[in-house]
Amino acid sequence: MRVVLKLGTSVLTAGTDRLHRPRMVDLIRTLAAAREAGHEVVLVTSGAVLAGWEALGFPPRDRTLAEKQLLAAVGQGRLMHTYAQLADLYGLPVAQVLLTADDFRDRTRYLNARTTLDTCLARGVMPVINENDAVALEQLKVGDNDTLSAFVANLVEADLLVILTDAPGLYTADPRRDPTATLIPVVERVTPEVWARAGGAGSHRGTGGMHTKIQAAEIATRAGTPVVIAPGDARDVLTRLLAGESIGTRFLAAGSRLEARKRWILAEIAAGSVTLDAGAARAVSERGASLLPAGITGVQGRFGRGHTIRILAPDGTELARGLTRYASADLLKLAGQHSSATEGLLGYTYGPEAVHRDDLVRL
Ligand SMILES: Nc1ncnc2c1ncn2[C@@H]1O[C@H](COP(=O)(O)OP(=O)(O)O)[C@@H](O)[C@H]1O
Ligand SMILES: N[C@@H](CCC(=O)OP(=O)(O)O)C(=O)O
Repeated sequence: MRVVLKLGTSVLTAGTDRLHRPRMVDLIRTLAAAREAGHEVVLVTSGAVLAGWEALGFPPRDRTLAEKQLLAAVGQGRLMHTYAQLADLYGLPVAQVLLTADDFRDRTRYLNARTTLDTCLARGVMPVINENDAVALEQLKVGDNDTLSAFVANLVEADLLVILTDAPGLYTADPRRDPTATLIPVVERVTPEVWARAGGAGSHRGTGGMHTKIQAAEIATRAGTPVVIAPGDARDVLTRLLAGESIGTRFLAAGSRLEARKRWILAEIAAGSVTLDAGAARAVSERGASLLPAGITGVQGRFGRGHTIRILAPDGTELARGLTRYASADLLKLAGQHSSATEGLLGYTYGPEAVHRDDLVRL
């Protein structure tokens, strides 16, 4: 399984004012065990602002933007250093990746970030992601790491998103305020009633409380990734969840990831088109096969890698839509050529397909 794990400030501090090393060791042990069991883990971590506050000797809390950016800039390096040191104990290499909203909006940056994360995972390196708080513009930020973790889950097409926090899961009401509140073990769909369960802003160190966690659950489950909100202090929580144990609150995925992605492809505006020869047109329309450059006879319009394009029969009828793995300028060079020639012609390759079958919707 490919899993995204989000650790809130409340988890990393274990209720104190500092990064809580023993708690972090426990968490990294469960991460290392998950990897040993063959899972791929991407970590989304909060805690930079807190770590900066700790490093500067707990200056009076000042909520101005400049102060938060200062604390994040001081703290991010320390946070990462702590992760690297502790992960070393388990022989687990880590890589820092700082993202912000533009990395998800801009298609080229999106694909680049995805390539980086895929490469890390392929090489057994665990990406440790946070928002780039020190430089990201406040208005253009994702703003909270729950939402960031849902965006990351979509980016890497995770099989599961786990959000660990200081509550045992989603309760019928904020358990801090209502002692009669009870745990909701399964949420089938994020409805207005579910939203109504979320109390206020959460713990004094955390950013969004339950509200942003429900928002994250909605984003990820819509794209086909189930989400679990679970307590960060439960022993071996990740390995137990991955073994199928039910802990905390599970939000079920709305349909499969593939269906969600195909819906999304159809909703995009096509940036251009390619025309196929008769053989490729048959393979695509009858078998839903991947489109190889060899079957392309013409490229219309200008588009980038990852854009939605229309796939046309020799007579111009539209057969399918799909996400292209190559920009139009590249496809002009590759059209009619065998896939083995790609690297020679371009100097790089994103794989043998122009449009992979998973990225293709037949009309
Ligand atoms: N319905 C609810 N169920 C559980 N927790 C809730 C609920 N509504 C509000 N909360 C609060 O949300 C807090 C977790 O959010 P937050 O403090 O932002 O943590 P984190 O740092 O992990 O993101 C809990 O401590 C809890 O008080
Ligand atoms: N990016 C910020 C954390 C933002 C955030 O969402 O915090 P939290 O609610 O503790 O997950 C930081 O590293 O301090």
